[in-house]
Amino acid sequence: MAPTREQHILDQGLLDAQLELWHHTFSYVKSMALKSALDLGIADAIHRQGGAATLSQIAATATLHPTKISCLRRLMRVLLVSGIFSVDHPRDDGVEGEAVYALTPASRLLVCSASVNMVHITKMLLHTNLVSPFSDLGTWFQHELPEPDLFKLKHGKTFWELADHDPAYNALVNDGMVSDSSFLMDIAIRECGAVFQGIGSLVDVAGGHGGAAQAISNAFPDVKCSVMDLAHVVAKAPSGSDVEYIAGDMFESIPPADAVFLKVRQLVFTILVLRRGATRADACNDYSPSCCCRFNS
Ligand SMILES: C[S@@+](CC[C@H](N)C(=O)[O-])C[C@H]1O[C@@H](n2cnc3c(N)ncnc32)[C@H](O)[C@@H]1O
Repeated sequence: MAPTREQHILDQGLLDAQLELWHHTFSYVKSMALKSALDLGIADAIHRQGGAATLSQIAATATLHPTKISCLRRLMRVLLVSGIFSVDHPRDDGVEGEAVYALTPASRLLVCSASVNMVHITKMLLHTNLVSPFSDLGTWFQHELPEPDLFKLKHGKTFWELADHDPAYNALVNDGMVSDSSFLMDIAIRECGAVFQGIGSLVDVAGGHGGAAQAISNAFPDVKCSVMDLAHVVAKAPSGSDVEYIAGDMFESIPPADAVFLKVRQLVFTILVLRRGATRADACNDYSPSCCCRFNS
């Protein structure tokens, strides 16, 4: 028996609702497809072919098992929908040719050899250690604030404690932060470099391995730049540059300098340069936020 018009509208609504739910249920597939593109070096493989490559060229360079080529086509389909890669089917004598995949502005940032790239920070953000805590988000809401944070609930340690205990993870985090800071600071200095003029010394608080401080020091050699961070981070900091590294806890004290630099990166990238007043060098309230840059990113 054919459904009534009212029942048909209700059924269509149910199917639309299920589709909506499935979109959200499987949205992690996009992130995981991006992670596997990074793990396999697909952007590098396309780049090595001059910026456009067929599936078999990608498979050969990305050291895929030959039995997985048809699966690679499906992975590429997800990455095309996400805008990570694009595809063309060049015609030969009116016949549609083999698919040729190309880099997009987003995947150009995944090429390891590119001078501007976001390889390390993307690897860090998609690492299991960061992704897996979100499966316990519901449980976390049932705990009283402030402890444990979501990361500690999963791993038994805070983000920074885990980095302190796991050298490989420490390296992943520090390299990731340098990659993010180098990328953003080039833009920040071009767009609002004036905030650094006239400063004699600057301390980047929680500055990691100095991605930002090094960029400021390169652009403004007269500014004496230092980085303050936790001891396990400073222990592995690069040497042989103008940037000085100081181990400490920012909640206890901050080394004196003309300006304190803070980089905050959430939906909006903000750098805050707090200039010191004329009185006590060690007092936080002697610093005022005289300069601040914000970018949508
Ligand atoms: C998200 S990373 C940012 C690193 C750097 N500012 C950047 O943007 O590239 C946060 C940094 O804060 C450091 N950190 C965390 N707690 C700290 C504390 N109590 N005192 C000093 N540094 C701390 C971490 O070790 C890490 O290097």
